[in-house]
Amino acid sequence: MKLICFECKSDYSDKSFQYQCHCGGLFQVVHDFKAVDSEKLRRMFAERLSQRMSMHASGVWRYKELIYPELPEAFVTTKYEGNTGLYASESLQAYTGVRQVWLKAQSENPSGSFKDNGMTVAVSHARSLGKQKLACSSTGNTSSSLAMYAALAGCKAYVYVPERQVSENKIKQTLAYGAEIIRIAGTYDDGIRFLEQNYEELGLYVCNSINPWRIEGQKSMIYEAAQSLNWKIPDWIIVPGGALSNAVSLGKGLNDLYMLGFIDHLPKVAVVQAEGASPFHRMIEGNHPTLIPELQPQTIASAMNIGNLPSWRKAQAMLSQTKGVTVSVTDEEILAAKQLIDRSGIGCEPASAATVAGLRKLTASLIIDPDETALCVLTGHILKDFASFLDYDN
Ligand SMILES: Cc1ncc(COP(=O)(O)O)c(C=O)c1O
Ligand SMILES: N[C@@H](CCOP(=O)(O)O)C(=O)O
Repeated sequence: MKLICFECKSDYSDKSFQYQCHCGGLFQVVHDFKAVDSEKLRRMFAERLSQRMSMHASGVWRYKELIYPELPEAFVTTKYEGNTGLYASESLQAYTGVRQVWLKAQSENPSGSFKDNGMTVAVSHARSLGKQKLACSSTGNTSSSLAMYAALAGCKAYVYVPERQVSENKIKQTLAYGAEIIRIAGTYDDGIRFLEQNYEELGLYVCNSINPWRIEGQKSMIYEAAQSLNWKIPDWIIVPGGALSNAVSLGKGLNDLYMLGFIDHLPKVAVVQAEGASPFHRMIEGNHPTLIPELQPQTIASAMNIGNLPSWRKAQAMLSQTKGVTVSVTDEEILAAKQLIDRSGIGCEPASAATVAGLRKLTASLIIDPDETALCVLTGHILKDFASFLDYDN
């Protein structure tokens, strides 16, 4: 296992842990799967499904051999995260227009969002380095997840949260777990820049998705979904696009499954952004060579109020590898999809509903064929963000 710069490929495995290479690139964990016996792993992963209250009962640590094989078990900080539901829904099938649609409810994680899959690994890594002060910039879900795992690990969490345009439910949840909250006048993007520049001086271990261990944990989402479907992968996987950790970790997980022979082809990926916060979609659609940050991101899906996405290069590489696409949806389209997801009994927060809205739009424009199958990732719990409730039709 190595830690390599995604841009210039410099090897940082033997250096002290940091977030950016001298060239400005982010890091990536690179595994050597040559010696891995895929058949043996497949059997082991199936056996672990019946375990209870052991580390391997976690939907992340069940796959430890593919995520962080070298980590001594004593450092693992787990709340048996993952193990989230995969639902087929007839009403959403009709709404999105594809032959079959599954919803992967990452909202069922212990802190109520997909972040837990990555945070359990980042916090376990931090403990292995003896770090006590853990930090993040957040619109509320990363902070809730970090605060929960930091409390479990006996560490202190420091979270930088925008003063405006965040769900106060998430901030209260973060506070309740005992984190220290620093409200900032800017956005998530300002918080990330601050941490990038000051983490060393402040002695902070940063748990945002610029941390490659977050990505290693989050890739387990697609391992778990593929295992539930007996390793038959749908034609399309649809993820929301904010800071792009879903997109990047999905690409990495798919690549692992393909290289190990667990799946026989790579599915196509669609990244859905909210129209008011869609710099990545605009870059891909306009064929621009670099990301032009959105200085004032604005969407009712407050979790995606992000304009300067640190991981855009990794996400761009994932899209070309999977022959994927991007799309943007309006707040109205997000809310219409959310109402249907909620009324189907599954439920989610607005940012998650962007996936279903995006799938509907891509099917209507025939980019996705009605005869294809799709899996939409629902990222956050229905109780996380009430911004949209009052607008429901009856
Ligand atoms: C509930 C929810 N959905 C979607 C997103 C966007 O996902 P990503 O940042 O991985 O692109 C976020 C924030 O990151 C979120 O909290
Ligand atoms: N919606 C996110 C934004 C943070 O993204 P991250 O991938 O850097 O953790 C949040 O919940 O804060």
